[in-house]
Amino acid sequence: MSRISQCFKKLKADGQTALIPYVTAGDPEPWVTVPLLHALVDAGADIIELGIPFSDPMSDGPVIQKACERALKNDVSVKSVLEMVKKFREKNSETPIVLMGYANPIEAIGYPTFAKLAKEAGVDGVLTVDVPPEESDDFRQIMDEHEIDTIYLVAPTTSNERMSMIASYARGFIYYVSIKGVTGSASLDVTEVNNKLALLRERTDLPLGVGFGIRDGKSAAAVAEIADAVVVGSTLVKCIEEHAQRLEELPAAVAGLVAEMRHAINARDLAKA
Ligand SMILES: O=P(O)(O)OC[C@@H](O)[C@@H](O)c1c[nH]c2ccccc12
Repeated sequence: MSRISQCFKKLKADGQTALIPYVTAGDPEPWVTVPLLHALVDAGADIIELGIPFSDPMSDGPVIQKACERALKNDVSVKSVLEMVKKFREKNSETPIVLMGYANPIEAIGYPTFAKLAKEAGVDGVLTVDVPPEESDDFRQIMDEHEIDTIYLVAPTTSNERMSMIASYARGFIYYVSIKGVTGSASLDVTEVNNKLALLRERTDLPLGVGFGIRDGKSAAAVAEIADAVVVGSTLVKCIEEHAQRLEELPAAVAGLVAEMRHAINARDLAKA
């Protein structure tokens, strides 16, 4: 069983919802990322979504676009991201890491080489934003061979047929994008999200994560009520941006936000139990 599946299994047994923070690797400085990841785990992150910086991140809003720019200025590449994961694994062999990225830099290395290096580094899952599911056979097969979970996105606009296809391809968990638009957008509508999750649940036993538009304890708790995992990105990346000139304070500041959401989610999980 993959580290991601194990993680969800344990959380389910404990009646807990997963908290998945997103940060862009190498933002604002490459050396900050590994200490930051450890701080996120200490603050209550269950899985980490680590972004591979990309020059044209079309699913991302301005906050994460700027994070990509900061990281790319430091020449952060796929290989340097994998080095960061390897370094993180020296002190943490438990917390699953999902690499989030656009296809281009991964294709440039080649899927088989990427999969091999990613597995060696200790990566557990990969989410490629712009590989359409119907064109992902090669990618998925290679990742399967290396026991890396392929995470797929489902959006409000995804048809029922496509949802069924994605459900059959997905590994680890399915990521439901709560709103149309880019990362860091307005708040989500919990009822609407819940309706879509119900349709997905008819098609899969995999855990369902929800991201886009979760920004504080309150919204995190509301999503914890209906989903198996809560994904938070732009709010944390904004905090990283604000601490770009105060790097010593950065990990604790971002971890503070994660801890606040953790508390809110835990309170909700207890109330649900
Ligand atoms: O930023 P938000 O609104 O909190 O949403 C999470 C999101 O940032 C993260 O999961 C993510 C970052 N880039 C992406 C691109 C596509 C899908 C998801 C993502």
